Amino acid sequence: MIEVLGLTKRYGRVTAVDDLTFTVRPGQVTGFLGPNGSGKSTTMRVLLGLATPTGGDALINGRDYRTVRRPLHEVGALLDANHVHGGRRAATHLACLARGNGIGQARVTAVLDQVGLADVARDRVAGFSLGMRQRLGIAAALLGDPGVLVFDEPVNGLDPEGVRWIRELMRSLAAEGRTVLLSSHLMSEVALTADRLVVVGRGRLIADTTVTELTRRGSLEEAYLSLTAESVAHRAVAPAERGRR
Ligand SMILES: Nc1ncnc2c1ncn2[C@@H]1O[C@H](COP(=O)(O)OP(=O)(O)OP(=O)(O)O)[C@@H](O)[C@H]1O
Repeated sequence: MIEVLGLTKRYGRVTAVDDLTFTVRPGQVTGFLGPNGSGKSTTMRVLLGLATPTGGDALINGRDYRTVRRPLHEVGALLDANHVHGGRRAATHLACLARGNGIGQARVTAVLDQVGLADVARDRVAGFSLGMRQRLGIAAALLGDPGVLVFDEPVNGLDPEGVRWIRELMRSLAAEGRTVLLSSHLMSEVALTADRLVVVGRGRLIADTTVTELTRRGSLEEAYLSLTAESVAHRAVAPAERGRR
């Protein structure tokens, strides 16, 4: 379970997250939605101990990440697929992570198989496409067989087969009773993948609901756009409007 409790994070004068509270429960995929700059990545970074909160808490199974004894066994995360050093081979990258966390080589082989990278396990990451890097990041997240999974834009760069694979993976991880938090801007994909939705705007909670509830009257995209209309920080001028200027 993930609990975000009155979380605030400021960077100088910018309030990235503003007194945010929500819970992500096991057995479901929870979509984490919001316009660019609304504080999703910051919330995930605090949750994973990569940023210190200004106020409030972000807890994994009731604990602050920094006090979790075996982090990879508690929570797996994909935040930035380009984070891996390009000179590393995929298998070596995972083997290093595994060794540091008391995980055996058999598990490295298993997750490489699971994400479809077994054939390129000995290749250097520098030659990987974005989609392959996403798969490698997901393999790293799964390495410790954690009960909580956090994915920031996991379908970025994936081809249609990869997008479907991610969708089925998320659904199966939730069906196994895991807690899955998934941020994405692809509403059609979220509608197919998530059960619940947490929507934020300008660092604040806008909605904490189910996909079924939000799509009662139309598409998720329509519902989302109307919910977040006031929270969009960077809006382009529409072509018709531009002509009138
Ligand atoms: N390290 C940082 N230093 C200063 N400001 C930051 C930092 N990280 C995030 N911010 C600011 O905090 C706000 C929230 O950013 P964040 O990346 O969390 O949003 P997001 O919802 O993940 O956006 P996106 O959908 O574009 O990824 C933005 O105004 C951003 O510029």
